[in-house]
Amino acid sequence: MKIVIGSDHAGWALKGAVIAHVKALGHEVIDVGSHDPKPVDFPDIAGALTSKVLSGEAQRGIMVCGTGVGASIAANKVRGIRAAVCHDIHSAHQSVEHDDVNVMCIGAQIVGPWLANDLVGSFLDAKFVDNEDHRRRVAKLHEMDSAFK
Ligand SMILES: O=C(CO)[C@H](O)[C@H](O)[C@H](O)COP(=O)(O)O
Repeated sequence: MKIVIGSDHAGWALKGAVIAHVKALGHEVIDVGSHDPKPVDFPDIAGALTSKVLSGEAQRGIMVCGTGVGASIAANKVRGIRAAVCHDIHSAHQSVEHDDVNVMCIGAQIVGPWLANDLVGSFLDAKFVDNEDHRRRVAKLHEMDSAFK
């Protein structure tokens, strides 16, 4: 897959490790920055990252900020994006299998590079389980995108 990866300054160092791991897993990477540790606002990076997912240029996104929280709030403002903070392995794959999550957010102040890489591996290995319940719930998320935005 092609994976778009971004971070703010708080996630910049961990982003480097995540990019190396994603490439080692055989995926292509689009790096939307930040490209240095200078302060940058996470909504700006989330905007660049989610546009690559929505355009189809990337199949999934991974964003790293301090906690993962700001990144997920910002990404979820974008219609068509289903973002989740995942700091445990079960959420990292179940969020894709059940909720068709297309952007995973990680907090560099919460997890270290080893756990981050395991989370990323679980997220990228996971596939949406296309059954009636999951389809109906994801369809309702799409309806909420239109109803509330
Ligand atoms: O964690 C974050 C948002 O949930 C972001 O990384 C913030 O920018 C984080 O709070 C960093 O804060 P800073 O004081 O600007 O470094």
